[in-house]
Amino acid sequence: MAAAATTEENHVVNSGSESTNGTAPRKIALITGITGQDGSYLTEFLLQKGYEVHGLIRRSSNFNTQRINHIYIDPHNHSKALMKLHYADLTDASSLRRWIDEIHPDEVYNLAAQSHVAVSFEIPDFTADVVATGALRLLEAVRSHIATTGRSHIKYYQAGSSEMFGATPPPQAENTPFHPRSPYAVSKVAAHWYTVNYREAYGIYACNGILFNHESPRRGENFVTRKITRAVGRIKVGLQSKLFLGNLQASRDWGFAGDYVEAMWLMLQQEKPDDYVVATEESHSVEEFLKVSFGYVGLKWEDHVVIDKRYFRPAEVDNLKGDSSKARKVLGWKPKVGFEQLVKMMVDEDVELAKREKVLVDAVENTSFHPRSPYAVSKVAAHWYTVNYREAYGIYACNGILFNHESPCRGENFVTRKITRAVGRIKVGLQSKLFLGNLQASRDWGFAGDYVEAMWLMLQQVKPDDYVVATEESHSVEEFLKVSFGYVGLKWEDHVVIDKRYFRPAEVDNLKGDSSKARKVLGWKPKVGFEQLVKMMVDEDVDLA
Ligand SMILES: Nc1nc2c(ncn2[C@@H]2O[C@H](COP(=O)(O)OP(=O)(O)O[C@H]3O[C@H](CO)[C@@H](O)[C@H](O)[C@@H]3O)[C@@H](O)[C@H]2O)c(=O)[nH]1
Repeated sequence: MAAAATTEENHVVNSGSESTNGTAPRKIALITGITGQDGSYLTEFLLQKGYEVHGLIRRSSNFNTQRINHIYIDPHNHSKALMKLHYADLTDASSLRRWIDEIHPDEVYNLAAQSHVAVSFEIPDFTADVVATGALRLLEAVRSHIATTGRSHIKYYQAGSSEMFGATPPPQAENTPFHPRSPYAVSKVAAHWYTVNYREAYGIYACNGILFNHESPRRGENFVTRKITRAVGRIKVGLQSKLFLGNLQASRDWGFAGDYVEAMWLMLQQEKPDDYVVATEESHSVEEFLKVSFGYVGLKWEDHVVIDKRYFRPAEVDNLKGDSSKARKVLGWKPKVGFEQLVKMMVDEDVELAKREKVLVDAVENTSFHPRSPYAVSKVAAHWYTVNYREAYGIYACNGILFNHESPCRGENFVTRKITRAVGRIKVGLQSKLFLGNLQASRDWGFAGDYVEAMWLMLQQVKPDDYVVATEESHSVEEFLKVSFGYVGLKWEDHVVIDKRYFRPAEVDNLKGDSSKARKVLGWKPKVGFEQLVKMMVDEDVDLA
């Protein structure tokens, strides 16, 4: 697997334009939104053209560099690492100015956005701050950089959107009036005019690319095309049966994102800055997309699609179809991938992805049982009764295969609580010895409070199923002793006495769950880690003691 792209210790080399062959200096591009679909294709495109590419990325608690991990090379490898990442944010003007001053880009591509139209109705202020004011902040950073350095050759690309045309009927060209229909689209109109204004007011080389919808296998999964092709793949391999969608009559001019990034670059290679519509000039409804994608793998979309009002928008854009004759004429650009080819490319990738998911799910489900106590044998029986009633009577019945889950409410004769109760009592002088059995047994210990959420989630799914719930970490009883005694400044070896009575006739040596199915399907994950759990229990038991 590719190493996760990171900006740690990623110091920018500002001499920048070192040439490859000692002749032309390397051009430097700066991209906001580099981790998105367009950012990843544009980076590949520019690297191929010999650019050094700098990307601004947002700090996020989740990894957000999946689309560019395959291009990432450790910055310590100076000659090969031509893509560099830096933390910044369109809502933080100082970070934008700082990186422009440090990187000295020749071209700046503003692709970052809160780009989901429906979501913009739910977070309108944030959308305006990032999409509209964010573009203004970046333009202002470019303007003041030029004013202080005199680097007036710097070029700026603004990612505009066909959503700006909104309610205006097709075909839509550069001179078609805007009638935006969402906070997202209104913000894009503002960004468009800021760009024109900075071009006219300060003579900055600034272009608006008015791109119609552009899709790919890298499209986010909550945009309608990818939502559909992901579902087609999962339905095909039996991982899903229903797909919930909103308005199927909306029509869009859908092209391939890989084609569209070339148009962005071409705009910045012209003599004069200008604005361009980029589109395939064909429009298809969501229903047509469904027909082609389901039909391609031999399925009927009508058997799977359920209309859900939640996905309808407060104000819809009914029909978008671009007139890109100016881009075709002036830039010499045209799309290479047609509608059917695009749909098939996305379905092919998503069927493969679903097959890989299936292997994972099967591996988890197929771990065979080998119970080692009457209790465990009885649990196996209960498991199969549940499966049997589900299969025989169609009852919505689920098995939660929960790994050990502990808390301050745990019974005092389970090993974790037995230990933390003893730690508390030893600490305050009420006890001196703790008698235990096998210290080498390892368990996957989570927090019970987290696990009950998984139980509930299982019953909220479309179909009943069985799920492993686990932290995916295993620790021995001895490790539990170390952490719990150590936490209050005690040495466990001074207190623990091994007592043969606590050994079991047949031991389960090691349990460590693979809960990837629950994480993927239920969206569940544990919140409390091992050390945090131990400390929580010890804290309570010291107080109790
Ligand atoms: N997302 C989504 N859309 C649905 C669904 N069901 C129907 N649709 C309809 O499918 C159409 C396309 O929706 P999206 O794929 O979310 O894209 P978009 O709203 O057209 O916006 C995209 O294209 C713009 C360019 O015109 C971009 O500017 C924007 O950022 C985004 O990429 C809309 O009319 C929407 O109502 C659904 O379940 N989810």
